[in-house]
Amino acid sequence: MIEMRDVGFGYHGGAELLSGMTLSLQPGMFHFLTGPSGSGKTTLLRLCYADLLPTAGQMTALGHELRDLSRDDIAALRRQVGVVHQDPQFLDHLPVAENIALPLTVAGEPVDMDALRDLLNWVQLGPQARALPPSLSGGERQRAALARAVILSPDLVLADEPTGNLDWDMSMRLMQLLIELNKSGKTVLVATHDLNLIRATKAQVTARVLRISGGTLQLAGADL
Ligand SMILES: Nc1ncnc2c1ncn2[C@@H]1O[C@H](COP(=O)(O)OP(=O)(O)OP(=O)(O)O)[C@@H](O)[C@H]1O
Repeated sequence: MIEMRDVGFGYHGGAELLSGMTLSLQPGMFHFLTGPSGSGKTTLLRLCYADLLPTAGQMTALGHELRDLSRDDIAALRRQVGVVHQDPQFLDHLPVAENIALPLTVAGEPVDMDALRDLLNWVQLGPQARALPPSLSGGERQRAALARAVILSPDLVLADEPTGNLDWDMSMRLMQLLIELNKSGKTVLVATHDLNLIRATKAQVTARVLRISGGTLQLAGADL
């Protein structure tokens, strides 16, 4: 799925922020990525969807060797990876339903209206289908972002601090959706510094916890 061998990365050719990272994301598994603010969680997620390329080591994502990706490879990879950003952006003049369907429309693919309705209901946004994004609450924005991230049926779902701005109830509601996705066979990787969130999720699903510490990646102990 995602394989890293001795991967390093530094911004703008500078000193390595991340180094010597060896990682294998296991298909169908729920993973957390944790570490203090500024440790490189977002950077590592960006490597996973080839938004950044490693400056050292070897890395493959869903069978694509990141070193020699063509434009077509990048497009193919991005289709297989759904990303929920920390602060998701929408086209504010388009209703929520159209925003969620955007990956399909951009790809020139038809929108199955029944499937779109099901997806909206799954993220509990049925009543907000025609609303404009600025009217959504923080939790609703994250759930809309999740729906948009999975509309192309990716194999891997990455979420970057998806609960960072949410209260506990809203956070757990979002985590339930990620757990459901995982139980349906998707590989999930959630970056968070919230250890309570990790513990509450681990009570419901088997999850591996990866921790960035000192610029490299470690598997966290069973206490987490
Ligand atoms: N585009 C960039 N150019 C240069 N430095 C960057 C860039 N993006 C991030 N950094 C730096 O890289 C380091 C890691 O940032 P990153 O956002 O990956 O950390 P993080 O663990 O996700 O942090 P947080 O939990 O606060 O979101 C920080 O020092 C940050 O300032």
